Amino acid sequence: MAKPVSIEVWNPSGKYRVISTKPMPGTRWIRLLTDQDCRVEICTLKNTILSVEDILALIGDRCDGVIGQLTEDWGEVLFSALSRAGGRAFSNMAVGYNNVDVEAANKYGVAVGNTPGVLTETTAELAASLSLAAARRIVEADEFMRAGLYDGWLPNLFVGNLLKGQTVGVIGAGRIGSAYARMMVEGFKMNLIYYDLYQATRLEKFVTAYGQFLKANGEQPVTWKRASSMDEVLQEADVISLHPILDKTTYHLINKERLSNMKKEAILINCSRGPVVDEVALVEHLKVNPMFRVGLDVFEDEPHMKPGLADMKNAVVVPHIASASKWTREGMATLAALNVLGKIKGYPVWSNPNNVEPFLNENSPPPAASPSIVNAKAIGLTASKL
Ligand SMILES: NC(=O)C1=CN([C@@H]2O[C@H](COP(=O)(O)OP(=O)(O)OC[C@H]3O[C@@H](n4cnc5c(N)ncnc54)[C@H](O)[C@@H]3O)[C@@H](O)[C@H]2O)C=CC1
Ligand SMILES: O=C(O)C(=O)CO
Repeated sequence: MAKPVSIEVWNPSGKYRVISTKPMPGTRWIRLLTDQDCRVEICTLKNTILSVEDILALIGDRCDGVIGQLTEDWGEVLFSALSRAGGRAFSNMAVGYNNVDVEAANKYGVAVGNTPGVLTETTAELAASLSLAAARRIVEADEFMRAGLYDGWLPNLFVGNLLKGQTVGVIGAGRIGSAYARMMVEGFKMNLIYYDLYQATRLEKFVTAYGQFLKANGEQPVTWKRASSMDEVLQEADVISLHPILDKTTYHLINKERLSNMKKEAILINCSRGPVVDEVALVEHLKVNPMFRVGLDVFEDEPHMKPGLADMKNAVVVPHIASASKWTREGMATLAALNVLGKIKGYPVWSNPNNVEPFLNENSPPPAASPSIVNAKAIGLTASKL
């Protein structure tokens, strides 16, 4: 078993042993735990992705709770080890929890926390940034400048796509998808088409009201449409952004056939999870359709890219940084710590995980509740009455 070589300890005499598998931004999350009698151990191993063996060694013989990362494989082995060590609390420092086997956690009565809400706008802003970068060929143009190739303005230099009046397509109009849609509709006066299993009523109302505002001011109103199939979105939209969760229903949602249904000059953005897109098919599509552009924050085999992707000029690629604003990352750490603390202290679960603001206010103590536990019902946790 690999031995963790490097641990930072806070409040060594604390009663509850809480492990964070990575250093996380800010110090509030540490303070919130140590103030409540937790001994906090932060793994400072240099390897970016911890193996199951690394984490087993961290858990050891006694552990009350773990804050983990989306890069880790939280399944039967780790949950049984945590349970043997007396722990019943785990939280991902992420909203997505496709790296967690929730059934296995249920089996051992371990609560699984996640961090919704605090990263909605930050992630949507990165999706909007990638949309613009792809539409206006910003990365290609930047490389051109740095290479000293610019020798004067030309009518045909780096001509891209105008967004105004075009159609933005959103697949998965939940928290992040809806925030992105609003940015693109309001910011660039794009029309919206979306596909989700559920109706996005608030989003529809927003676009309707904004359309009325534009009309009243003598401008072309924006419109919205809820598509009855994903293919309708792919065929009609000029910019398509993917925001569903990753599960069996969304694995390779975008494949060779679906790519071929999209417009030849469309832009595809993925800030959800890599396996939502068949990346091999995407590379082939980019090769034969030079006007098709893509903006990717996530990859099928992270941290690797499929062969050929790095050579594609029509791809903008960034290393899974969509939630990487200081406020959001500190907030994610706080929510993850409070999920673990809440379970350890026997607090109820916050009744509305979409409203996590009360936990993020630095000037007042957080509510005595776990902000978001995804398997609360399955393991019989009660909901907060607050
Ligand atoms: N790149 C990054 O750094 C980040 C990525 N994410 C990813 O974004 C995902 C979404 O996050 P939220 O918006 O907060 O979650 P959410 O639960 O509010 O939204 C997900 C939406 O996807 C829809 N959906 C589920 N299955 C679908 C299907 N088969 N077809 C169409 N729609 C489907 C759901 O109905 C829901 O409206 C996370 O699960 C995570 O994987 C989240 C934050 C940052
Ligand atoms: O929260 C998530 O799901 C991420 O991907 C990282 O912010």
